Amino acid sequence: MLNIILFIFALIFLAKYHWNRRRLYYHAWKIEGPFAWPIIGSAYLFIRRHEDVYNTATKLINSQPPIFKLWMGTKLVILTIQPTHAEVILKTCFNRLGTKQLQELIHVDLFTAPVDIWRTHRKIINKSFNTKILNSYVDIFDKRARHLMRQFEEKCDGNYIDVLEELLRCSLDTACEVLLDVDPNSITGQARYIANTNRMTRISVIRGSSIWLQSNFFWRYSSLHQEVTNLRREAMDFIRQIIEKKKLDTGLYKNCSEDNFGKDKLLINNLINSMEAGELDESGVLDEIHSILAAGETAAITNALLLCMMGFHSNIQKNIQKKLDSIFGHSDRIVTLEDVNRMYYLERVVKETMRLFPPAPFLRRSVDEDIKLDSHVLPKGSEVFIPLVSLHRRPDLWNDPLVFDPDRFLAENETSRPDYSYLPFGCGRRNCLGNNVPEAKVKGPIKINRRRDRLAIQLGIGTGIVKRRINRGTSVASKYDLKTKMAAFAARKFLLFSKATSRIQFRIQFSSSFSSQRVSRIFLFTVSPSPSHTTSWRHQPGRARPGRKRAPTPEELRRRHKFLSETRTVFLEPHSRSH
Ligand code: HEM
Repeated sequence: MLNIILFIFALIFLAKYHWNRRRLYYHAWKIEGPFAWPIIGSAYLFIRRHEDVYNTATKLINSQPPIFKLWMGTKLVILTIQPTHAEVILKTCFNRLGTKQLQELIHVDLFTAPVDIWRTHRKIINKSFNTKILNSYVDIFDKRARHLMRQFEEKCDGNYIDVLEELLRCSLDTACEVLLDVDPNSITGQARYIANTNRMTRISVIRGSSIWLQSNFFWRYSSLHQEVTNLRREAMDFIRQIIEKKKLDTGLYKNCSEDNFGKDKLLINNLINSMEAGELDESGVLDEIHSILAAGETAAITNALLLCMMGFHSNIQKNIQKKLDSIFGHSDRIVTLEDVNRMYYLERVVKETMRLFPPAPFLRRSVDEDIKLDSHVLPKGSEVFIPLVSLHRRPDLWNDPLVFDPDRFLAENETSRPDYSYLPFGCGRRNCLGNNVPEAKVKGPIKINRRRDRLAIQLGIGTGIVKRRINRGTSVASKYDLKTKMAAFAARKFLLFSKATSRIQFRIQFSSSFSSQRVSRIFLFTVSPSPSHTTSWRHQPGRARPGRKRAPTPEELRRRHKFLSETRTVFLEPHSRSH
């Protein structure tokens, strides 16, 4: 009898649950999408290694109409790559739900906060990101960029170095100096902070792409959760150290002059003032600083991708050199804001890099009220994703989308494209804070980065030789495409390092004449498979490669051959004009 009663209660509960969601089902029913099973929905499509989830998603997006639905368990997710839809969504939705998982990593900050908290925080922080302030940092960018060059110079010396590591460090040091007003040399622990942040990003990707870890129950009991807690504690200690230093520092406000802007606008002062005024609590301040420092990762990755693109496209590299020479001649003077504003070509190259490889793979919003889109309605309670890689490669919006062509961003070409077809920084009131520069849509982070870009480019181009040692059978470009998925994560994993997993490494090599005069500098800017995968080695398996102490073992050979056989699909390269 009890069983029957329980059964009836369960039925009533289920009926009520589904009745309350009837609008959701009704509108979802009108949107196409892959087959969904009861309870798990279409989640079965993603039961695979987390490394493969993004690839699967990309293939799925390409096989579906521009707007389609996915039932992820009981959650309705709608994906759209229609610019008109993006416009409506970004103008009307301000909540990023689903960021609860991120909150585990960074707690409540601008990125993850629900709308009410976000409004207050953004209002406070916006004050520190106006054009006048950002422009006043150009000399600091110049200084940090020169430092970056020296690091490349010292560390390379005829060998390969991991450029992203240096770029990440440069990004963090620059942010410390311009936003927190601390001399990076006076603090310790940057390398550890970067490593921790990278690991946290990676864990968020693992969690996001693992079905089991979506559940808070499984997550809390996973070893990753414990790891994240420890990483976060260490990251916060690093930031606390900076704040303590600031409080003691008699040279407070040293980077801002009264003439340019108010002292209180400097981010750290702005946050400390807001804390004293009771608008933010201490953990809010720590979280905001952490997220803004961590956001520098996207900038570093963009720079690394830019270098990679220059490695692929020597003609573009030469053009950049020419344009920079027309601004600077042979002078090594400090870069001014006027110089930065004249780097039109470089800006187009950066834009094109972010078109093909947007550092943030998708924009995400939760739908708090029904939204009407053409013939569809996005029902309240659903979540909407705008996958940027797919939007930026839509063949009907971008001719030959896989061709790297900076001239797409010439003014005359831009007018023929619909608005909202290029969104590397998002859009609307919840757009990227680094983009908060009124002059032009994408100038914020680019401006922040430009000096570094230029240096990096100088590094790449010099007057030098660009050499591509790409294994003929293995298209780096194809790997690039296949792996250009979890943007930040993938860029790092694929391009540069992570020795355990990376199959192709992106490295820079300087010739020994590096430190001689600028004109005679020869940089070997090498985009190559990691040395263990080069053709010469592959074809002489019995012999050790030059520089290797021993010949590969049969097991190593087997793995490498497997790797090579997996990486044949050519994607980007055959379309590329500049090859
Ligand atoms: C190339 C560099 C960068 C790219 C491509 C990038 C991209 C993005 C994207 C796509 C978003 C989500 C926007 C949306 O949902 O509409 C975002 C948000 C954000 N970005 Fe960036 N970003 C970059 C650099 C930076 C930098 C340097 C900072 C720090 C100053 C920063 C701080 C933020 C913050 C705080 C948010 C959350 C904004 C909010 O929700 O109010 N970003 N970024």
